[in-house]
Amino acid sequence: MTTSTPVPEQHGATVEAGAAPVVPVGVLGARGRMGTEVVKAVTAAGDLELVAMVDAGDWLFDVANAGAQVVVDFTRPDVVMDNIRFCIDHDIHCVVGTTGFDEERLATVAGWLRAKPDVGVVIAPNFGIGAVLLMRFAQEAARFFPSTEIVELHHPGKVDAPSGTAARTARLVAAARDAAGLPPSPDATTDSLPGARGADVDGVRVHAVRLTGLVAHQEVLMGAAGETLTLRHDSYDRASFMPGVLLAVREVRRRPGLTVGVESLLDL
Ligand SMILES: NC(=O)C1=CN([C@@H]2O[C@H](COP(=O)(O)OP(=O)(O)OC[C@H]3O[C@@H](n4cnc5c(N)ncnc54)[C@H](OP(=O)(O)O)[C@@H]3O)[C@@H](O)[C@H]2O)C=CC1
Ligand SMILES: O=C(O)C1=N[C@H](C(=O)O)C[C@H](O)C1
Repeated sequence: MTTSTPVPEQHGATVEAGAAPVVPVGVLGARGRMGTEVVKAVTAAGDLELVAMVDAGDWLFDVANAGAQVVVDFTRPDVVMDNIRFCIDHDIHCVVGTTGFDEERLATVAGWLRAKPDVGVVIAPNFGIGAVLLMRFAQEAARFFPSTEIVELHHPGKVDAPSGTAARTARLVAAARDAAGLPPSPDATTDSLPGARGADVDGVRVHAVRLTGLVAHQEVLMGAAGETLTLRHDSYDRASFMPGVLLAVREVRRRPGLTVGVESLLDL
């Protein structure tokens, strides 16, 4: 039973007696496009407390000194591995939205975690619920269509291409196609300019558009004789990622080891 008597809590916050203690959270990449949004969302959440904001040039030890139990990382593919290593070494759980994770990187993180069996790391290329559902729907549909290609469209400030979401979607679709015994998507191209047919991710073509005015969008195009199926997801605002980020922040301490994607957190 909860009472209305306030009791002192760490980091200056107070909680109602009997209520779960607030979770101290640090944000890496805190001044970036996503970091700014995460700082707002954590600040607004009654069960979380923002204790550290770290950006390029700041001291990473601030998150440990501030007592963060969970760190959220939205930085850059070239620095994220060092950040995760630091957090695991300091027994801090991690929620990672930064892209650039292939199987080799994921295996490296899993290896670090073996030495810290109580620490949890969630790495998700996309925290948007609609984007996660699109990936699942594409996986389900893939076996019915001889052809699949992916188009991802983003704001021009994005440094990586193709997007982490598109790369993961392509890998999932490719695995579903393989499992169904489908041959490669038909393609007679013998003469093309470099890049015209997009990147090849496990045999699935992925095309990247960078356009002022866009935020984050993806289309999965599937074709069979006489019909096509187009699955499309649009993030018009970075607020769309916040329910997934907050869910992962709340869940990560209960999920030791490496969790890839938020599907399992959503019971998908
Ligand atoms: N999983 C998901 O749902 C989503 C993932 N993303 C991914 O998140 C990442 C960040 O995206 P976005 O916010 O748009 O990028 P931004 O460039 O806007 O933000 C990244 C921030 O991290 C800072 N930074 C660089 N190095 C460090 C470091 N060592 N420690 C702490 N901060 C550092 C950058 O500083 P500086 O600019 O000075 O380098 C910048 O302020 C990308 O990989 C993107 O693809 C984006 C949206 C959703
Ligand atoms: O950089 C972005 O903006 C985004 N990055 C992620 C990705 O690369 O998949 C997620 C989303 O597409 C927005």
